[in-house]
Amino acid sequence: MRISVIGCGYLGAVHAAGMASLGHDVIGIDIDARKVEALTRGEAPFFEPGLPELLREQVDSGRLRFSTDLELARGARVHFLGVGTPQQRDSDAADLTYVDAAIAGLARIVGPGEVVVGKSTVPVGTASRLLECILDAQPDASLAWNPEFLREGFAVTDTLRPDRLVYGVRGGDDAEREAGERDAALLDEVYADLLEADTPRLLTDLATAELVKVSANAFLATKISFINAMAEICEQTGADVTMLADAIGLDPRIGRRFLNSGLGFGGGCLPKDIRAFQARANELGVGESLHFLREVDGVNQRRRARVVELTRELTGGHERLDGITVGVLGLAFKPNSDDTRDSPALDVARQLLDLGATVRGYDPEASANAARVVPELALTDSPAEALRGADIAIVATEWQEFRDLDPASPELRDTVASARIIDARNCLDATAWRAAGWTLRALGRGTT
Ligand SMILES: NC(=O)C1=CN([C@@H]2O[C@H](COP(=O)(O)OP(=O)(O)OC[C@H]3O[C@@H](n4cnc5c(N)ncnc54)[C@H](O)[C@@H]3O)[C@@H](O)[C@H]2O)C=CC1
Ligand SMILES: O=C(O)[C@H]1O[C@H](OP(=O)(O)OP(=O)(O)OC[C@H]2O[C@@H](n3ccc(=O)[nH]c3=O)[C@H](O)[C@@H]2O)[C@H](O)[C@@H](O)[C@@H]1O
Repeated sequence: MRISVIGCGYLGAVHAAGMASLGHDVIGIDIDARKVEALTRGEAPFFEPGLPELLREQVDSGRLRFSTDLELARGARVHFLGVGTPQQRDSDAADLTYVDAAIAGLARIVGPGEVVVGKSTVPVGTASRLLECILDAQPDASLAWNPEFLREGFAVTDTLRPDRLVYGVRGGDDAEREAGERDAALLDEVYADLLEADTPRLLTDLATAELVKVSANAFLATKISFINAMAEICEQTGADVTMLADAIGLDPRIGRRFLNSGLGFGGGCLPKDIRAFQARANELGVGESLHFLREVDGVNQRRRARVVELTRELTGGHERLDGITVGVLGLAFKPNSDDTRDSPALDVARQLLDLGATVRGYDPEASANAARVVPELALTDSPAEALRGADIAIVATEWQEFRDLDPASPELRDTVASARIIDARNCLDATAWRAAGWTLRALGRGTT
């Protein structure tokens, strides 16, 4: 089937390559010429395990092309929409400028029988508004919402082996229901291989599909902030939040996944999605239902502040950090990604710089993005270099490379000014580090 994917960022580029690997003839459209050039060469414009191989294979097969020219999407039976929906600059609400511009473009080219399928994360009610725009331009076209649940770092697997497929389709009177059924049947053709592999498929109305996405992210964010709130209590009582998570996680109703306490959540999705969800609930007059998400956000922000406070505490307890050198290990918002959007690690680095510290950072993949966001950061090429002369080290993103560090190696132990480390992701073997002579503090694990 001919498919277009509008917006080829973290979501769209992987989706386009994934759809080509299912045998479809795919054109990916993006307004960013540099991204399109890289993708056309079969190169991933960002770090995502498995994507370069998939892209090259699919571009070479001739089934996958990229362009900045939306005209090339003309005639595709399905137009996936994957443009960004960032937080607005001056409010918590989602910025729908890119979505609206993409829909205006699609309205010009969409033909009869073609379906626009939204994948971007949008406030509930957006899809039905966009459906009107498409129908005004082409009454025989349609629109469905098929939210995306992929995780960065696992995006290829999540695209080709998703937990579930959710189709939000038109409903209401008979004609609308028939249109919705036709759209669902078309999506079944797109995803035939995944359905054959028994991927659960849920058919909903448009609003429910939009809400499934934002409520899933709100739940995940809440789970993380719950365990981080427990970490705050553990810090005051000498209890150990990791053991606590292991113990409560064995209850299958709770589950251990997403109970890793530490520096909290960041990235291009969870933080902005919970804020946009609250903003939308306020608009709908049901703001109180989501007031708890303010607390979820608050706990999350406090974890970052706590790491800054601990840094001050361990380096002499002064208000400012002038003359102090901090080595920050990890700058991406999570491991296996180069994404620094709302990265807790970078936020901590920025706060330390604001207090006068010299900050030396290292990340296996995110240095280029980090340099764009926080140019004052001194970037290094290895953990040992980041720690050279440091008064304190902070593990801010739990890359495997940091878990594997040998705390006794002279390269680390003998080049720091002071052997102090904050494990802000609870990922190090505290016993081994302490045995090697380090003062180690881990978030939520008492003060030992
Ligand atoms: N990154 C992720 O893991 C996931 C993201 N999402 C959602 O997917 C959407 C996209 O997110 P990302 O891919 O992370 O954002 P991104 O910023 O990486 O990619 C968006 C892309 O859209 C392009 N674009 C903007 N306007 C355009 C237009 N009119 N025509 C063509 N291209 C245009 C931009 O140049 C950019 O390359 C957001 O709504 C996000 O919440 C959903 C699930 C997972
Ligand atoms: O809507 C989206 O874009 C995506 O957002 C998240 O995916 P992602 O942002 O890629 O990363 P996660 O693995 O969810 O991690 C998010 C943040 O939470 C933090 N986290 C995660 C898990 C945990 O136990 N503790 C914790 O602090 C991570 O370090 C990271 O900063 C969701 O997991 C995806 O299902 C969703 O599709």
